[in-house]
Amino acid sequence: MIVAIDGPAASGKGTLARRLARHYGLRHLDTGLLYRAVALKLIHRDMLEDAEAGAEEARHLDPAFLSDSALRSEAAGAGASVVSSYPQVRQALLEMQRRFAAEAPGAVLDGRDIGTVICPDADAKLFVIASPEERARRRALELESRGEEVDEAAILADIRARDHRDMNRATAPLKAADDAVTLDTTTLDADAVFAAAIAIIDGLTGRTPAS
Ligand SMILES: Nc1ncnc2c1ncn2[C@@H]1O[C@H](COP(=O)(O)OP(=O)(O)O)[C@@H](O)[C@H]1O
Ligand SMILES: Nc1ccn([C@@H]2O[C@H](COP(=O)(O)OP(=O)(O)O)[C@@H](O)[C@H]2O)c(=O)n1
Repeated sequence: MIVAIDGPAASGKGTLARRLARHYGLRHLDTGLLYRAVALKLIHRDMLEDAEAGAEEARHLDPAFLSDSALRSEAAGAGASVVSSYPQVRQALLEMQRRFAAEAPGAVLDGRDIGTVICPDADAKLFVIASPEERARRRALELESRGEEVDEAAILADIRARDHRDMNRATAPLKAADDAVTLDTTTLDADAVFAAAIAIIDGLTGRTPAS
């Protein structure tokens, strides 16, 4: 089974995808980390504007680098939103994501274009959203819990800028696939989102819920 989870920044995709993967015994790929990794490599080389260098980095990504905590920084996220608009970078990362999805026993992938481009035949597609204010609140709490200094207004501005870039780029823009189910999590906690997602996926795939 392949489950595609897409949606804007800090909507709760990763949290949900991890829990779904555990529940269904599937592998999980946070595809945002791939773009973050490419961005960080380019930032270190002071070459964030160089699409060809980005594609080269994407082709030679070391999977071990994906667990580097530096990828979680706001700078890496903002950089990812820049390099993800380069078609060469998206192309270089496409096959790797498809291979990951195709391997047994199946996978949950979360990102921006999983249901539309990477896995258009996924068994279930969820489009996870929340208001920009709620997403900024969640991201602020997350950064605070990591001991980082937080300016929630700046986070909200970054989220809005990222939404705009992600939704308006020419290649694989952020949007719900025609057959995706939209899950608005603005007023739902993570447990409620998980329960709603299970009900949707079990319904779509004809599974009987585990007792
Ligand atoms: N439904 C929810 N309600 C409140 N906080 C949530 C919810 N889902 C996730 N979070 C928290 O919000 C932050 C962003 O979630 P995350 O899963 O990383 O989002 P994304 O992968 O979409 O960027 C994390 O700190 C996470 O613990
Ligand atoms: N499948 C994907 C995943 C991420 N991305 C880009 O990578 C950036 C960072 O993604 P992320 O999922 O790690 O970001 P958050 O939602 O966690 O903030 C996004 O803003 C997108 O521009 C993408 O274009 N396609």
